[in-house]
Amino acid sequence: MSMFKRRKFAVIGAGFTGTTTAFLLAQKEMGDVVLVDIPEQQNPTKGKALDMLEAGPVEPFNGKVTGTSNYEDIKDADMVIITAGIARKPGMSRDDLVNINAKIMVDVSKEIVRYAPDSYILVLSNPVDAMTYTCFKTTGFPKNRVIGQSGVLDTARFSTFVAEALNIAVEDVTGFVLGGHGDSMVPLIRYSNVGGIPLDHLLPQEKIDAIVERTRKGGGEIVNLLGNGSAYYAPAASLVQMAETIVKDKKRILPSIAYLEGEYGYKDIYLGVPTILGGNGIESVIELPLTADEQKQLNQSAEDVKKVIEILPVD
Ligand SMILES: NC(=O)c1ccc[n+]([C@@H]2O[C@H](COP(=O)([O-])OP(=O)(O)OC[C@H]3O[C@@H](n4cnc5c(N)ncnc54)[C@H](O)[C@@H]3O)[C@@H](O)[C@H]2O)c1
Ligand SMILES: O=C(O)C[C@H](O)C(=O)O
Repeated sequence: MSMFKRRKFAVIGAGFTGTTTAFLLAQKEMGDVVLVDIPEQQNPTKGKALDMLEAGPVEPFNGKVTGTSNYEDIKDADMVIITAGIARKPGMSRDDLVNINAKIMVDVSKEIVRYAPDSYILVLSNPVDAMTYTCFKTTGFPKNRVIGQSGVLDTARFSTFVAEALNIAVEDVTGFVLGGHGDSMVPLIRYSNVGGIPLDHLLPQEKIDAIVERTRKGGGEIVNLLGNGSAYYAPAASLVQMAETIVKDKKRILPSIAYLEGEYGYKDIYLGVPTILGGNGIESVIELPLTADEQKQLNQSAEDVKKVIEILPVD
């Protein structure tokens, strides 16, 4: 018996985002990974996991990667990442997925309570603000342990477009996106900079406006190009950045979908806000002063999330 144990990650949903996430976790030697999908997908899930494992000697990385449809295999996972559910197709909004995905989220959350009651949960399934709320209400876990992913991805898209427009390195761009993961999300230009230089010193307003609009519709741009599914490389990279920040207790300031109890004027809602992520999950929500116009945009985004939360099959 070793003194130190490898971490255990469970990735629920072995589709595009789940497998990409599992592979990144394995490549980074973050711990052992258990991929879970429905019984009808048991063999393909085992096959995907075995294929990843066999990349180990080449990359190289160590660590187990296994596939299963038996939730018992997630027993005592330190972190569970939920990507289970359907993805949208061209012409659909993320909210159109709510009825099917809410049922899946309730089922998955109950299994997590049963087998991994001490785990930290990252939620990706859409509509993600409402799905994170569903997971929180169903598990009854404390709010710091149920976290949704949207802002890391939305900010990454924003930063990609800014770096492209200025022909500069992506890591020098600090973007900032608040609110729900929908077309009314709020990219905050006042808090965005390139190498410490405010964005509006470097780009004309109409270019900034075009980048904001492209960021808001960034998910849809990929959906339209793919034709039958949605983005998975950048979403998986975003999940893994959040996972790494938590398990290494890095205490980075990253946007998370967090449960609000008065912050930014909202209660009993999950919404994208800047947070400190560390060994305790969401360690705090950072409240920033907003201008009247920014608050108005955030209110619109929060209203859009509330409308979806109101129709959820949870109390
Ligand atoms: N929050 C974000 O930023 C973000 C980004 C990308 C994708 N998403 C969302 O993530 C979800 C997954 O996307 P994808 O591209 O991986 O889809 P996908 O169709 O490739 O994979 C989903 C997988 O979930 C599985 N599944 C369904 N019910 C399950 C259950 N009860 N238990 C376990 N697995 C189950 C399916 O069999 C499938 O393999 C979608 O809802 C998508 O909209 C969110
Ligand atoms: O756009 C989608 O439906 C998937 C995801 O939320 C994304 O932003 O890529």
